[in-house]
Amino acid sequence: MHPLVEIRGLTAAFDGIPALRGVDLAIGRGEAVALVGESGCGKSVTWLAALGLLPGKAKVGGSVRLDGQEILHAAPSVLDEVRGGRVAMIFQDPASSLNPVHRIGRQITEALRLHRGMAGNAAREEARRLLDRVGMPDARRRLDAYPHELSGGQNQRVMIAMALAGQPELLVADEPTTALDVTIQAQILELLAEIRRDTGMALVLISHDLGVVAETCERVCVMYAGRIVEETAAADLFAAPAHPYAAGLLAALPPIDGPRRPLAAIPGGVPEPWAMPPGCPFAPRCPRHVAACDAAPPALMTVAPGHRAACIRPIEPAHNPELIPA
Ligand SMILES: Nc1ncnc2c1ncn2[C@@H]1O[C@H](COP(=O)(O)OP(=O)(O)OP(=O)(O)O)[C@@H](O)[C@H]1O
Repeated sequence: MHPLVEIRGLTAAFDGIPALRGVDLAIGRGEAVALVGESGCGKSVTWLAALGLLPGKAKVGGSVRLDGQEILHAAPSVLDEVRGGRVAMIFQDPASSLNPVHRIGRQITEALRLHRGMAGNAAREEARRLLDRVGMPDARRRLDAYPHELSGGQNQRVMIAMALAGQPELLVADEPTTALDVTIQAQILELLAEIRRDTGMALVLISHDLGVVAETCERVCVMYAGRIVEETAAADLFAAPAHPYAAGLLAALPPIDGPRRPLAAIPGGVPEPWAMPPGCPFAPRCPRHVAACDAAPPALMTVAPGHRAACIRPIEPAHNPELIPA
């Protein structure tokens, strides 16, 4: 059986400068997968490219299959059915995705008309049900509110309700909680997890924050400089990261309990897309760097069952202090 979404060799370039350099990623039905990495590594562009949402100047290549059907560069009629329908996307700043001059109810009923052919009272009743579903207090009255009359967290709930209007098989949530304060963040993540359990939809959570990911996702894909560099079960990544970049991201997390210690940061920054080193793009920052790392960019290789890393010197579990028995 096909995975729900299968992305292969996805590339994207802006004015000849590559932003994605061959992304391979598969999402199973009902699966929750996190896409993590520092700012600018290509997390958002991966999904914008996959769904044909990049501006015309972007040059996109590779393959994106939805349930076995190629959708990259598909006809507009096919993409219209996919976007907001089978695959929905929500973004960091709901205020910029909602139309400020239309009432919330109208925006949700419009999504219902487009994707489910609903109209009139049936659409309005379904919009109310969806607002209820996303935990909007006093949903019926809120149908008549404008986005500026709601809080950031409430607007994000509206965005989720609009995404659910198309009964998506996959929801891509791009930093959905970054603009929200911590308690609201936790509520929105719990809501996404709950909806996923109820509907069986798959979830891709794009985040630069590994802490956010741990609770919500089963599998994690770590991106660096336009490629996936590590892919494994979330629990495995936290217990035994194989790629030195993933290990660095984890070391930069503040401890959950115990005394605060200075954050271990990864020295340097992501290489500029026009100045990529010839070998591994992480080599200039890598504590495990050897001369062979500069030869060619490493491919994703299996380091343990279900665990892949693009590194010629992956960290072995035995070298991971967390796994050494006391
Ligand atoms: N419309 C665009 N025109 C030119 N370059 C772009 C455009 N959109 C994205 N890029 C470039 O593509 C690269 C990847 O950007 P992307 O937004 O996917 O990063 P990200 O990992 O999602 O980071 P962030 O967390 O900051 O959103 C960056 O170098 C960015 O500058």
